Amino acid sequence: MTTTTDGPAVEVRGLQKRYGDKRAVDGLDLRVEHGEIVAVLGPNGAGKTTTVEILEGFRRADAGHVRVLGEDPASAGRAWRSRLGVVLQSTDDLAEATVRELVHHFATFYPAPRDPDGVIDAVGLGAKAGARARQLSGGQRRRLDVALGVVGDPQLLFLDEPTTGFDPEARLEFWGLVERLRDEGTTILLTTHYLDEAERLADRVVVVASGRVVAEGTPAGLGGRAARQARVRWTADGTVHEEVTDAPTAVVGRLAAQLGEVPGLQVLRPTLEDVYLDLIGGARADAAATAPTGAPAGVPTHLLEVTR
Ligand SMILES: Nc1ncnc2c1ncn2[C@@H]1O[C@H](COP(=O)(O)OP(=O)(O)OP(=O)(O)O)[C@@H](O)[C@H]1O
Repeated sequence: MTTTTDGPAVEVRGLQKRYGDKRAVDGLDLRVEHGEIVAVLGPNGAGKTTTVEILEGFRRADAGHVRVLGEDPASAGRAWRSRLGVVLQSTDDLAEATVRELVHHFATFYPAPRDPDGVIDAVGLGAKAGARARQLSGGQRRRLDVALGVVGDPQLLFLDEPTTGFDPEARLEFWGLVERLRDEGTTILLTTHYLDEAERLADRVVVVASGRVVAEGTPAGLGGRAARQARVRWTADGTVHEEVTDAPTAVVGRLAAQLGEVPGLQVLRPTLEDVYLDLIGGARADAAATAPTGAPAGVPTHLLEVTR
């Protein structure tokens, strides 16, 4: 069995995929190091699923260099596949089987699986182990999908919008599970529309629009987020005041010296969502070759509108 760990877990350069006239993926570059969690963000139709399906070996690229765990997914064999975990939403055919039966059955496909009962507990389905798949709620069903994706103890796990349909408590539990997998050395490529999920889990986020990467970085540093100006807001004489500043601590210190306890004090920094929407808006504007918005550099336009 090939167990190449030299080089990155995922290496993609110049990936292209068309559907008829539609360029779904248009020169995409991506690199995921071993042990990282990378979140791929992007609007509907950006090309995320197409890219992930090529990496999983389910779709053929038209052009570009693709290596996943050291091999080309288009020609890699069963040994390679057994090192991947793919969370599919395809247990419909198996709806009559119980959770326990399914997870134990999937474990037999892999050379060195995790303990199936331990996996069932880890995804929070211990109390439902005897239930049939068709009897599970949407969120419980998704946990079962995740259990089936991780029972093979994969080196690289693909999670495509894993917490869609989860209630808030289930999401928190699931995030804990993903963090434990990372701590155990699993490399994870995650696609999500939840920016709080990316912020909590990802070492790096990659923003895709119109089939190519428009930005990447740590959640804290994406799009120059860490360096963007803060807004200090407070209330005085019944009016909300606001100051945009590079040095919010100094502003707060000045206000405290003037006012003592500062009424309604808030220090607002751009959220990951602010930066993301800004990047996506920028990418759309570039694509449409429209005029710039006229916003000051580094300040998301919708934030200006809200706080004006
Ligand atoms: N099998 C297909 N045949 C034709 N066009 C397709 C096919 N699959 C995807 N597309 C098109 O390719 C583009 C990229 O789709 P893709 O599913 O990769 O995007 P996505 O980023 O995963 O979107 P979402 O966030 O909605 O899941 C879209 O315009 C989509 O309509």
